Amino acid sequence: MEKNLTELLALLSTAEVEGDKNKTIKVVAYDSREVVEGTLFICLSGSKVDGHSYINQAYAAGAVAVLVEKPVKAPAGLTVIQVPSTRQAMQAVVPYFFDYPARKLRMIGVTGTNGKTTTTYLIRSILKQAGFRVGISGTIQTLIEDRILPVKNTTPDVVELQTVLAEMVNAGIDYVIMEVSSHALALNRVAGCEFDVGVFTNVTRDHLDFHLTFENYIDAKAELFRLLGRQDGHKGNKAAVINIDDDAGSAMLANTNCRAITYAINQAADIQAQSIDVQAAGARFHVASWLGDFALALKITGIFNVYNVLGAIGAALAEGVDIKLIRQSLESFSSVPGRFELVDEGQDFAVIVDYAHTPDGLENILRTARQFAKRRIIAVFGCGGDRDRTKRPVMGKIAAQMADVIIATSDNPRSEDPDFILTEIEAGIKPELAADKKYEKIVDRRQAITRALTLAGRDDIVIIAGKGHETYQILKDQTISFDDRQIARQILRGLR
Ligand SMILES: CC(=O)N[C@H]1[C@@H](OP(=O)(O)OP(=O)(O)OC[C@H]2O[C@@H](n3ccc(=O)[nH]c3=O)[C@H](O)[C@@H]2O)O[C@H](CO)[C@@H](O)[C@@H]1O[C@H](C)C(=O)N[C@@H](C)C(=O)N[C@H](CCC(=O)O)C(=O)O
Ligand SMILES: Nc1ncnc2c1ncn2[C@@H]1O[C@H](COP(=O)(O)OP(=O)(O)OP(=O)(O)O)[C@@H](O)[C@H]1O
Ligand SMILES: N[C@H](CCC[C@H](N)C(=O)O)C(=O)O
Ligand SMILES: [Mg+2]
Repeated sequence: MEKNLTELLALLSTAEVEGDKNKTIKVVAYDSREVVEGTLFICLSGSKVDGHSYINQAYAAGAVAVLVEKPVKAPAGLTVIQVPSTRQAMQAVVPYFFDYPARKLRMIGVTGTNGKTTTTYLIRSILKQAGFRVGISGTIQTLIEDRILPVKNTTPDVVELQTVLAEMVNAGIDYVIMEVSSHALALNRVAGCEFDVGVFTNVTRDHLDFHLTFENYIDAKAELFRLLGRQDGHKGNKAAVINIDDDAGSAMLANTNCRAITYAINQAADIQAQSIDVQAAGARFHVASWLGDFALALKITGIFNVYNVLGAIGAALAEGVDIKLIRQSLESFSSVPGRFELVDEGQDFAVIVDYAHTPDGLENILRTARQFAKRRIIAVFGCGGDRDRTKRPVMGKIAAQMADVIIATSDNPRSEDPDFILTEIEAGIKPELAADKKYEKIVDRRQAITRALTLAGRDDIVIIAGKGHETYQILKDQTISFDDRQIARQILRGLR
């Protein structure tokens, strides 16, 4: 992929340029560490550091032009392009640089506080069953069919995202199913994505450190539906698939001006689940849709997964997939890594690793476990550092109300003091703790898991929440290898 700088400048009507405009741009990058010969280096005024202070490094590494949003001193020979907002300019330039890959793909975006990853994997399995070549972009990894690429964020920023979409086009992918986080919508990392289908799962408390108010958070999610309704003239047949049981569903509908497909359990909708029976081995229910009714016997469980399945059905029906294929694929779908993942070493109690890291996620997982718990529920969980602090006592309270033994521990403390995070969680636990319940605070996550598995007896359920598929623990000065599933397995073997 190569472009002449003059082509890129034609997209930036307000740019002031100093230096040679006739240059070949081979790469675009906003991180000086990724600059190579022929790069257009984009300076973002970040929340931690200022990209403008890396111009000399970028030049030394081979940058030929630099996009800035304030006056800078640049080495002679470097073309300097000043615009009012580099983030906005990047959103115009980068999709063009990659020849608008999203226009050659069907793009399905899934947004919501919880259920995005699960819903994207469900949709993938249906579209694969229907014979399509499918890519995924999301929290766990990027998938180009079965090829795995690592990811940093749930939704990558414009450069990584357009790079990956261009690769998807090269690989002959038909559908890209993308998790679209609220951060990505607020920062418009999804510029150039030109979604065909948007799915809304739910909104509950999270990320208030970034969005500041719950209203802003909801409005960030609604941006997916505003984007969907924008007539870009490149594609047709757009649809918004919306969970109307969620209070914010109406805000998503109000921002939708393409075809809307609603789904629900508690009320009539275009797709509704009825007669739900939740068992440990899976949920069974009846689906009523405008295209016909059918029964489903899933291998995944919990009411929350019934919602995820309804969202996936909505996206598949919007794309014209046959109901028979939808049924076949959903009934054989067994799991998503780190979501309600069972760790079985032949012990006489259940061990479940789950990615619940929000109050709603934790409540759902504990409620689901309670539906088939024969004895106690032992919950091990924590809250991330450098993330929304307001959820800490709320999650503490939920654990104290819904589990029998609560072990609070670290979950990616990042730059914060892990003990302080636990104190904030504890503030929610203590007032709710009934006399017959046990609570312990163990900073070291391995020790916390060991304690939980040692305490567990026949027919108990141990839930290790918050990290799911993650294979690391982010500490103040280092990131260490850490996989809840592997560690639980090791400890269980040791206990035998
Ligand atoms: C708050 C937030 O979203 N921050 C994102 C933002 O970082 P930032 O603006 O703070 O950037 P910065 O670190 O100050 O750096 C500024 C600029 O200097 C550049 N730089 C920096 C160092 C250097 O040596 N050279 C250099 O050029 C950086 O590349 C950047 O362009 O832009 C970066 C590049 O795109 C992102 O990696 C970063 O995500 C950080 C890592 C993050 O933790 N984000 C989380 C909160 C997030 O986005 N989460 C959502 C939601 C998850 C969910 O679903 O629950 C997600 O989509 O993952
Ligand atoms: N529809 C849902 N409603 C509420 N909770 C859910 C739902 N689906 C899953 N969960 C819970 O939330 C956890 C995370 O699920 P999932 O990874 O699918 O969500 P996500 O939206 O992708 O999360 P993230 O924002 O971290 O990317 C699960 O492990 C489960 O405990
Ligand atoms: N995508 C979410 C994941 C949180 C997972 C939890 N393990 C944590 O690190 O807080 C975030 O970045 O806020
Ligand atoms: Mg996710």
